Amino acid sequence: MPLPVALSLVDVTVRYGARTAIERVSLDVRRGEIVGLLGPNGSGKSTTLAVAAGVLDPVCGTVTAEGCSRATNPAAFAQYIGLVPQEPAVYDELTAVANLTFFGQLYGLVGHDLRRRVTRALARVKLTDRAQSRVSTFSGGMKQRLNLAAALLHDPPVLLLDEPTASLDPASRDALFADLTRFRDDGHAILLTTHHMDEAEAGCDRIAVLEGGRLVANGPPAELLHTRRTDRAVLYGHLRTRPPKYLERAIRQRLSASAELEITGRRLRLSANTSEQLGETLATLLAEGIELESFRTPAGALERALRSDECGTGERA
Ligand SMILES: Nc1ncnc2c1ncn2[C@@H]1O[C@H](COP(=O)(O)OP(=O)(O)OP(=O)(O)O)[C@@H](O)[C@H]1O
Repeated sequence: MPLPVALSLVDVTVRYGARTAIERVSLDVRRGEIVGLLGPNGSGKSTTLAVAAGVLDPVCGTVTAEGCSRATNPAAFAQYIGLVPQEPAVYDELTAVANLTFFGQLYGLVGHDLRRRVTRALARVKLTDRAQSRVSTFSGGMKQRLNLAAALLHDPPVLLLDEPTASLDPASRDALFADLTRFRDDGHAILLTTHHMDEAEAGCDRIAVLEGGRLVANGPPAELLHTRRTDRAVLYGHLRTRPPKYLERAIRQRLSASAELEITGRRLRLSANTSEQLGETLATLLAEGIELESFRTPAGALERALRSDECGTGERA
């Protein structure tokens, strides 16, 4: 029997002024489930996460957590949600314990209860032995895990993570997914955004795909594989430094129509219709001075299946 729905978005539309960022998005996340929200730059992933977290108000539609409406009872709703922002919000000059104590106080926790929760949250992300270390001595992966611990302090059933792997190396990414899998098995409902289909295919129970602010697919990876087929050439890279926005825009303008470039933090995803076009696209990037620390081509079948020019015309959510 499926576990209960912990987070529910029904017909949610969000606008920034005149611009519609997401339109009539409906999405449930159950306890014991990791859902990956995928889509190209600007498709509405962060907006969906922000409205699910109660950080943004929808112009229409409803958002509920554990049956509690964000619109009618925002304080109770907030108790059910743990949000992990993309950039670690932790303070370098403080120890891990001091950081979590600070965030716990912001949630209104005090005394013995606060100390107990801090200890438990550190244990849950496997940072107990670094409790008294300054965060400035932590790796990127450890900072991300501490960020996660901060979101777990009030023990929310729903965890929302915005591009949690954007700045992580492969080993830290695997460690993070191992943490998330344990939390899922403990009964949390997890919604995360990612650009990386092979990561979603390996680590998520269900994948929801956004395009142009609309949900165009929603299902288990194997099911999406069945309904969507394509053979685009794809490459993932790790950038030495993130290029400035103006350079990113200039490069996009120089790419061929079939090529897609997505940059999140220091991670890059390139795709094109053929491997020759992918090679040309990569050459354009390198000629513009973009430096890659490493790159790889994904083995994931879902990557090939989902990235179709007809994406959005297959089975709808
Ligand atoms: N503060 C804002 N003001 C105006 N428009 C915005 C704002 N934030 C986002 N948008 C627009 O809303 C749309 C969805 O943006 P959003 O950041 O949710 O997409 P995304 O899929 O998370 O993109 P990325 O992968 O680049 O982070 C885009 O067209 C974006 O330009």
